[in-house]
Amino acid sequence: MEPVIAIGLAVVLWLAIKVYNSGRRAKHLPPGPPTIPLLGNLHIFPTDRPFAKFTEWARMYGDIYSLKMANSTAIVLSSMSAVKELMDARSAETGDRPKVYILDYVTDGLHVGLAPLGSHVWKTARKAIKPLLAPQTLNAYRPVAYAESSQLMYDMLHKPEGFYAQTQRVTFSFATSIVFGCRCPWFESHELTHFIEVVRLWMALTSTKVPPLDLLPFLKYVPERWAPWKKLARDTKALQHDIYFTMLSSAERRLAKGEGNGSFIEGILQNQKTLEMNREFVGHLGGILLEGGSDTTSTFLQSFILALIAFPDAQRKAHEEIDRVIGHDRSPVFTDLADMPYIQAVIKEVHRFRPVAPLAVPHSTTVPLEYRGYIIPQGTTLFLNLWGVLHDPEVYERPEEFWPDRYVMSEFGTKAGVDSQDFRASLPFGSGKRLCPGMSLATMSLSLHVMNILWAFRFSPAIDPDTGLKIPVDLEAYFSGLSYTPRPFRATVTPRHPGRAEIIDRQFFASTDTYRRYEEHLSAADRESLETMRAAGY
Ligand code: HEM
Repeated sequence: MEPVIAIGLAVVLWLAIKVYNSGRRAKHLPPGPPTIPLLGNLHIFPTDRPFAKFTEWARMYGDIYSLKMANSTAIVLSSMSAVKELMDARSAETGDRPKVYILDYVTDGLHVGLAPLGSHVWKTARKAIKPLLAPQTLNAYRPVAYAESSQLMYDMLHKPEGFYAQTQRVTFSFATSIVFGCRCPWFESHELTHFIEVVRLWMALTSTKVPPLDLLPFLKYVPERWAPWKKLARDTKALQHDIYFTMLSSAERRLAKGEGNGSFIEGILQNQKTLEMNREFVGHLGGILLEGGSDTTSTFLQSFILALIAFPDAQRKAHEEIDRVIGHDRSPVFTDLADMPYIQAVIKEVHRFRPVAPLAVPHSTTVPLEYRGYIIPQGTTLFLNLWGVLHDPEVYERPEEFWPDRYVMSEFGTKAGVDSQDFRASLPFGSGKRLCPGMSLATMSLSLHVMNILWAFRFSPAIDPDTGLKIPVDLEAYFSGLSYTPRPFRATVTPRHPGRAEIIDRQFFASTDTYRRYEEHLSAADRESLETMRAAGY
């Protein structure tokens, strides 16, 4: 036989085997939903609230099951023992990320959260972020959290109808202050409105608006007129660049003038050579910390308020505790949390009831793995089904109910008789080497906001102006992407005590010096109007 024909036949045979195997679940994989040729389970892969379907499948196929996505494989883990054994203990083998071409394009491959485990980008960024976790750094950021939380209470007191946007402002402003040294006094500021647009665009980029480029790479070469996602990606990149690099320039300007305000990025700029980071990398790192730190924490606060409205008994108990420990004469401070077990339980219960990232962020395997007799191939996507773990009726009493008492009765909120030795409080922040580096920072600022909000306000359903009837909140009205965020909702926000309102006003004005420290980047006109507003109150 001619060599050319032999090679041709071999190629055809190879292709035939590949097509035949595509979508088939190999024998050594964990079980899972029935597959169809070529696609495997791709046709039934849930795009809306995927965690709900993943949890339903976990009840059918067990705490470890597999999904076939054409040629590739995904594994879903839905128990603490599987998470501990595979994702925590064997993190060097399970801590990689699946490649997402479109997101790498948008971030120029400089995103620590997407970078391969052990890569230069990942190692350098994690090393640079490390000081953000140190207790002394957290202490240095406490005055900023205190001042921003004071504005949150002030805004809610004077414009209660804007509470949803105020949670976005406070978390964004805290993040921009400590990361770039630039705060955001208004929701309407172009930085915040652009950032909200970036979050929306990111959701679109990870939705079905973008074809599966990683499964079908030839689609990357489709001309732009037939591929609107290319413009979407370019717009996202430009908008992100505009926000992050404008703030970076202002940090550089402050440093050059010798007027640094102690922001995280200033520290990086001063150590840029040692850290081997170019300007592009520094700007992206700052941006990633805003992305990781602000939408997640505002999502948490919105779910918290939603739960208070839907479960008034929990709100009443939290109010009772805060009144007993704090009273009318002062607002809460960071150290008060240690004396309030019920409020601590409320925080844990929000993380359980509505985890910010119900599937965490997908991992992938660096090598083939053997686990419980299965063989998991290299490059398999691993989903940590947080929702499934935290809503398991075998583990939690009435898991669909917001019931903080469960965490007062047992450390991990589990039912009597459940062996909780594999549980850990950090679960909502992911696992292993990829565990969220912002966990302590987020916990610090969120605890203060939660205490302040409970101390100052009561939340109840909004009243329909036409009928005078209460509008019940919808606990399922969420945006579903990587994070699970309540859609804007209405509520009645009532100050709890006139004396507390006075303290809120005083505390807001007393924080003016802290605010000014982070307002250098504002235009002279903006600074002037802020001063006028502060003088008059707003
Ligand atoms: C309620 C607040 C937060 C929650 C629930 C949360 C949750 C998570 C989760 C689930 C992951 C993925 C972990 C994994 O892959 O196993 C993650 C990663 C990450 N988070 Fe957070 N996060 C929060 C706040 C923050 C804050 C405040 C920052 C920074 C200021 C931050 C920065 C990051 C970064 C950079 C990563 C990527 C880490 C890596 O891939 O190595 N997060 N977070």
